[in-house]
Amino acid sequence: MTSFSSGASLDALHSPSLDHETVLITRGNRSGLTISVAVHSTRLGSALGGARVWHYDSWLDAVDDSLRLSAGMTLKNAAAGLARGGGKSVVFIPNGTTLDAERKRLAMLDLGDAVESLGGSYQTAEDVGTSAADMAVVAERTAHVCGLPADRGGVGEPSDATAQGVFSSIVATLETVTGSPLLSGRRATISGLGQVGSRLARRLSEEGMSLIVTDVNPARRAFAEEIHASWIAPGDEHLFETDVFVPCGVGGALTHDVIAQLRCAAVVGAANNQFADADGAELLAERGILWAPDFIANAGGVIYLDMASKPGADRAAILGRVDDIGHTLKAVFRDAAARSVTTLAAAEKLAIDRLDAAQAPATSTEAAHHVRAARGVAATTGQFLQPA
Ligand SMILES: NC(=O)c1ccc[n+]([C@@H]2O[C@H](COP(=O)([O-])OP(=O)(O)OC[C@H]3O[C@@H](n4cnc5c(N)ncnc54)[C@H](O)[C@@H]3O)[C@@H](O)[C@H]2O)c1
Repeated sequence: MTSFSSGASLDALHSPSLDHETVLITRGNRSGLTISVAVHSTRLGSALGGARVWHYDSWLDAVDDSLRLSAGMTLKNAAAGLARGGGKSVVFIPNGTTLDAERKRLAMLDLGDAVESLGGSYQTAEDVGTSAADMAVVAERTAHVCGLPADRGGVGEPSDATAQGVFSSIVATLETVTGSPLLSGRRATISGLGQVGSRLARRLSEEGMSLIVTDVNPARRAFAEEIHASWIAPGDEHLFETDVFVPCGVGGALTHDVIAQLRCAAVVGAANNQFADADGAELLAERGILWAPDFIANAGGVIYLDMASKPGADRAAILGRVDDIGHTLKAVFRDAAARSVTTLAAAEKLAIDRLDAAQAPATSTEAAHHVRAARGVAATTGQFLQPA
């Protein structure tokens, strides 16, 4: 087991940042898989962020992903007003390797040990490639996990809340662009029909939007037909004229080429780390396309996990807080316009101001540098969270 703390040289690991508080890289002794648990910041509280099980070319890419994603969680949790720091864990599956159910279970036990070894500075949950059932396995080894199934006394998966927050973001963004919050008759293109994308697609369809959808998994075509959306093969979805482009797959979808070719008024999606390059936000702004910062728009899930895990959680209050994401976004859009900066810069400022307001050794300038440097770039049914 190898542990790196802030100040250790991560350059050798091709890290985008030296500013994480703790990075634990371990090879699980049951699964044999490399696991990276990155705690970017606990300035606002214990770190909260999901566990990703994903394929990469090398374990270094998986570590890089954990570093970027955990820094994004610092921004997300701060901007959402949560007393939570940023962390993330990634289980590396070598490309070409298939993880069967037994090895997945062993990997989750290994993850539980890794999380437990951090002594509560980081709490894990679901992310891409993991489910509430997986979190129940993690819970066999650590108490620092949330999002367990309801029949295990947990609060369940956060995707409903994430979809609800992205929906609220789409309404707020289109209202900013068009002056009207009405979705009926408008068009959306959704890339990625997984946990979040499918819930969102159903809801947008029910609201009368005309949808183009795609997924690298061809089996999702049946779902597209079920909600009367137009299915296209993945790869060219950004070439279609639409009101809002909605990335809901993995990160890095917004490459230079994609941004240059987009034919939409706005981009609002669930995917984390949507830009493939550091200048993505500037390029979108230059094209006059309004971008809803990912870590604001997709915060519904973490808001749900944080609030629902507390004793006496009030579902109506959680729902209200998730819906508030739309108001937060509008404030970000106003600030960006007033200061002639990108929406990314405005959203980062919102988060960094909250980090600065917390007791911390770092100065404002240092905090801004840490978060920006670490953020780097990438890599059911239609009813969402309902009041009881
Ligand atoms: N689940 C949550 O509550 C939550 C919260 C915050 C952020 N997010 C982010 O939202 C995104 C989606 O999360 P999810 O939980 O729905 O994941 P998921 O794994 O359930 O779904 C992702 C879907 O995207 C598809 N996909 C992957 N690459 C694609 C590509 N290049 N083009 C088209 N489709 C592609 C996959 O086949 C899958 O169907 C992820 O980036 C995740 O980090 C999710």
